[in-house]
Amino acid sequence: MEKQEKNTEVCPPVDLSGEAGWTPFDAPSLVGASLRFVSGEPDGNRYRVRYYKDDAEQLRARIWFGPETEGPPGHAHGGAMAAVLDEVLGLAAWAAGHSIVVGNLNVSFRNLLPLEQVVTVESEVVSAQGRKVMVHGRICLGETVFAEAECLCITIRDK
Ligand SMILES: CCCCC/C=C\C/C=C\C/C=C\C/C=C\CCCC(=O)SCCNC(=O)CCNC(=O)[C@H](O)C(C)(C)COP(=O)(O)OP(=O)(O)OC[C@H]1O[C@@H](n2cnc3c(N)ncnc32)[C@H](O)[C@@H]1OP(=O)(O)O
Repeated sequence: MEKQEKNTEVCPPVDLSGEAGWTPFDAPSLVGASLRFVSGEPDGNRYRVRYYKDDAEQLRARIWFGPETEGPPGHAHGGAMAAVLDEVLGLAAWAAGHSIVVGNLNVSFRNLLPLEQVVTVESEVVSAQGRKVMVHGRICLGETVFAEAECLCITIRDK
């Protein structure tokens, strides 16, 4: 069998700037530096991400799915999209003041997401009752929705 060459070239810089009315959001200062799976290589070939809050104080992310997130040829792996939704929607709950872990994440994949394209993740904290915080979100570009999710977050008990 022919051996596949691994492409080690680093992709060129991408524009992750936000929209009018968005302000940069410093995720590590809120939750520490542990969010490395999605955010850990800002110049690498996996994901590149930048966080914002919009004018309604909801968390937004601009994210680039690099070649190392590939699933179907030329497109993002579903698990790569789910990981992004796990991180962004969990972080949205933290940003709203809830100390949580994600208990349940329900993802619908709506359209194939082409690699090396900057897309937006929108989030909205829709309810908080007792220990349960529900966050909805989606990965989109304009009118096109690539994936949408409902995320049940559970506040962690004081140790
Ligand atoms: C323990 C680690 C702590 C880590 C956090 C510490 C510090 C964090 C600092 C910074 C955080 C950094 C980043 C945060 C931002 C994003 C993170 C990315 C998101 C993740 O990547 S995070 C990892 C993946 N995540 C897990 O690894 C969770 C594993 N899991 C558990 O840790 C437990 O499973 C837990 C805590 C979820 C519940 O356990 P528990 O014993 O505390 O509570 P209990 O089971 O009683 O549930 C209470 C009520 O929630 C309902 N409920 C629970 N689970 C449900 C489910 N799945 N579906 C429907 N309802 C559910 C029950 O039905 C009950 O409802 P009711 O009260 O009405 O009966």
